[in-house]
Amino acid sequence: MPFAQIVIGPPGSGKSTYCHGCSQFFNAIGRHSQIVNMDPANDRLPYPCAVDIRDFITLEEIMQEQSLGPNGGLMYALESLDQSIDLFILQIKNLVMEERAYLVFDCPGQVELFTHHSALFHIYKRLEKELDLRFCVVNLIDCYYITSPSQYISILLLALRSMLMMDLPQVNVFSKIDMLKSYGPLPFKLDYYTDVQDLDYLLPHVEAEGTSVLGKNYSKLTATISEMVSDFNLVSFEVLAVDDKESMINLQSVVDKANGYIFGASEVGGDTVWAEATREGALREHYDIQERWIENKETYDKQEPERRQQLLKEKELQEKEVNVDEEDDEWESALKEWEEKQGADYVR
Ligand SMILES: Nc1nc2c(ncn2[C@@H]2O[C@H](COP(=O)(O)OP(=O)(O)OP(=O)(O)O)[C@@H](O)[C@H]2O)c(=O)[nH]1
Repeated sequence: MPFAQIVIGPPGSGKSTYCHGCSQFFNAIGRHSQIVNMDPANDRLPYPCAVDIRDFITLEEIMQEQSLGPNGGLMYALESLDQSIDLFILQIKNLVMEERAYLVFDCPGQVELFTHHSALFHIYKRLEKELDLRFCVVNLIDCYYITSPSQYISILLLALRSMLMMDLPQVNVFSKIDMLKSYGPLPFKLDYYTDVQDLDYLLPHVEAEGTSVLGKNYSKLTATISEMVSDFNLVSFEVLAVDDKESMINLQSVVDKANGYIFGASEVGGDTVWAEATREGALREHYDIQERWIENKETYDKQEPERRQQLLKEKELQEKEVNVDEEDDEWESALKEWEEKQGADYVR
């Protein structure tokens, strides 16, 4: 059974960097993966790409032929892919059936594609139906939006809308979390924002922001949106700094649960050790995001390798019961290799 991630998010939220990071990470843990570029405008891919939508259609051509601007051109390009969709699906089929690859789809940043435009949605639904692909949407949002209460509420609405529209398991992620501390103090702990706790506490901060000429009406609108998001009770967030192993491990274990990968795909992906550790819940221990990214960020940044050793020792003790000690060594050396590689490859 094939599995995949669909990586979405506003422009600049870190999608391509994340896809590149995924490819390196999966290599390190022994999972055979391939990346598919779904952005007809993206001609500078930082990762090796197995299937490129630009082989079927490019934004430049469409803009020229149809005299459209970049956004209209992109919508038109994805709609007109219908004509060559069979060939595109065949290429994806080869990856999942012949190569047995785990797929990562890097999508364009235009949010309307995930809130109300149906072109990409139809392509994924077809892949789901014809290839039995199990998807998880990974929705990256720049953590900068946490710093403004009104923008935070807007991105909650955006995340909720894409969850409802895509109709697939979705993991929302605050990306570039390593930058958050540098934006200044927050009125609440980081968990408040990731767990989307009682939004009523945030409303006085929205009023204090006073960014809108709409005044009281704006506050009322924000309060109504907050209430609606809370009523659905669907949105929450993980955090990610793409060159931080712990946050990558944490995120991938959440995604593996969301698309069902951990429930039986390890023999296909070739990463039995990882899947076993995720199933046991061994990888999500000791991860206090407030401490890691705000309170003691510098200490963690400096002492990361030592801390990791300590965590591994603790994990080893816990896992004596499940008897995966030998596999741990294998997993740890693969992670070390990945760590060495990422220093050279990641760009902040
Ligand atoms: N500090 C930090 N920077 C990051 C991280 N992830 C991505 N970036 C930077 O964010 C910028 C945008 O990243 P991209 O991967 O190009 O973002 P994108 O979402 O693919 O952008 P579009 O293709 O324009 O939609 C780049 O300069 C990345 O180096 C991260 O975890 N931490």
